[in-house]
Amino acid sequence: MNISINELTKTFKDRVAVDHLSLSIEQGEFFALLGENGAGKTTTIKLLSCLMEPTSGDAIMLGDSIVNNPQVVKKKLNISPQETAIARNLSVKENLEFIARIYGSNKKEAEQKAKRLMDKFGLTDRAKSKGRTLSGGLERRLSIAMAMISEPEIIFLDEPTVGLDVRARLDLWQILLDLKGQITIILTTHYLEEVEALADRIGIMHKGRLRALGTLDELREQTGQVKLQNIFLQLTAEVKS
Ligand SMILES: Nc1ncnc2c1ncn2[C@@H]1O[C@H](COP(=O)(O)OP(=O)(O)OP(=O)(O)O)[C@@H](O)[C@H]1O
Repeated sequence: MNISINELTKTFKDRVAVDHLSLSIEQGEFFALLGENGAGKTTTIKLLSCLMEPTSGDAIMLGDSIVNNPQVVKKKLNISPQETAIARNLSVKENLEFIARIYGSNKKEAEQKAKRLMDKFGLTDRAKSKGRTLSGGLERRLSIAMAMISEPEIIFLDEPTVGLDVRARLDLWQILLDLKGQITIILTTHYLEEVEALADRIGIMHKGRLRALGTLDELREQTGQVKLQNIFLQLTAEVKS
């Protein structure tokens, strides 16, 4: 088992952002975490990627605890955050090489890694373009390529296609489909068609808690709904007393 989350909880003062979350994610799985604004998705990603400490509970990531061994866990994963962190005055190639050097590659290795990732992410013909000149779609592709430099076993993608036009979104989906199975991918998104196109399994959060978990077919069966939009609305509806 790849990721085992056990009663993970994060509170900010009296606000519970993640509330006793428990679930497991298998190696190589493409897992989509859904939920309304404020449901706790980004906080969950920050906890699992050791950017934030849980208030209680734990998660075992490839055998190591985020509470006891965060430094070890960090080496196994990477994140492409909502706000991409590309250097605007460096070129595509320089951004990738810079990150590779940070992770300890020598100059030659960094060049090789940058080349390989530019090929994989369709960035080769923009190698010399400065970060600030990239379209939203290319910026996002570069951000994910940068996260792949460290050869993580788990990658977190926090709303990777926000603001992208239809073609840029479809191009990114294709890249993600090509990655599928090679690495564990945890995606948060508000685009349900993205989830239908990409995800093996879906977790739906509501107010910090896990409301539902399963494949699309399992969620269909559970709710009696066909469209993911209707499944989502049903599962995140407030229970009226
Ligand atoms: N640093 C913080 N300090 C205080 N409250 C926070 C902090 N970060 C998140 N929260 C609160 O925790 C809850 C969960 O937020 P989170 O960003 O994890 O939700 P989300 O599901 O990612 O939402 P969105 O879809 O809008 O990105 C929200 O009520 C939010 O206001």
